[in-house]
Amino acid sequence: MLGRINHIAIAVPDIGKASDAYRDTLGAAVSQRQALPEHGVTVVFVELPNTKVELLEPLGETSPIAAFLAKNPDGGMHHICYEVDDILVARDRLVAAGARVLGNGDPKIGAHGKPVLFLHPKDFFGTLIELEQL
Ligand SMILES: CC[C@H](C(=O)O)C(=O)SCCNC(=O)CCNC(=O)[C@H](O)C(C)(C)COP(=O)(O)OP(=O)(O)OC[C@H]1O[C@@H](n2cnc3c(N)ncnc32)[C@H](O)[C@@H]1OP(=O)(O)O
Ligand SMILES: [Co+2]
Repeated sequence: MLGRINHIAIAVPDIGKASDAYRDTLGAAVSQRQALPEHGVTVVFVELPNTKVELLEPLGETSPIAAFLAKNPDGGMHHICYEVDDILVARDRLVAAGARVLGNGDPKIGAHGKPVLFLHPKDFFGTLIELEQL
């Protein structure tokens, strides 16, 4: 079911500083920031030869990453995103296996304009998993 790793996400308190560090200190190609109010985050993508790093900063009062950053004020690894061929088939298979799909269970459109879902971190060894349809 799982395809490539589409991205590894890092929650950061200051996306400008994090972008500068990846571009200037680490010498990576860094995208412009993208506000995603429907997801409560501002994102930047670090383009790598084999995957991407997604830098996330809270956006708005109800950001889903606010509590994570309160616990990890310097930032931290937030989620891993795997690609799937068919997100609804993946969802139904996961729900049948007892996994919790976050939200109302329906995919939302993510930063790449593709349907995405999130799986509860407690069901996968303390790791928040995002699935993105190819
Ligand atoms: C889709 C746009 C973009 C893209 O790639 O296209 C993005 O990726 S947007 C990313 C931001 N959006 C989300 O993360 C949506 C899914 N996340 C959530 O719904 C919440 O973050 C949730 C429910 C995973 C956690 O919310 P919150 O921290 O407010 O709830 P709790 O404090 O009750 O946490 C429950 C429990 O889980 C632990 N936790 C929380 N976040 C993480 C994490 N990222 N990785 C691992 N564990 C996490 C938290 O510590 C609690 O554990 P406990 O032992 O009970 O304290
Ligand atoms: Co993501």
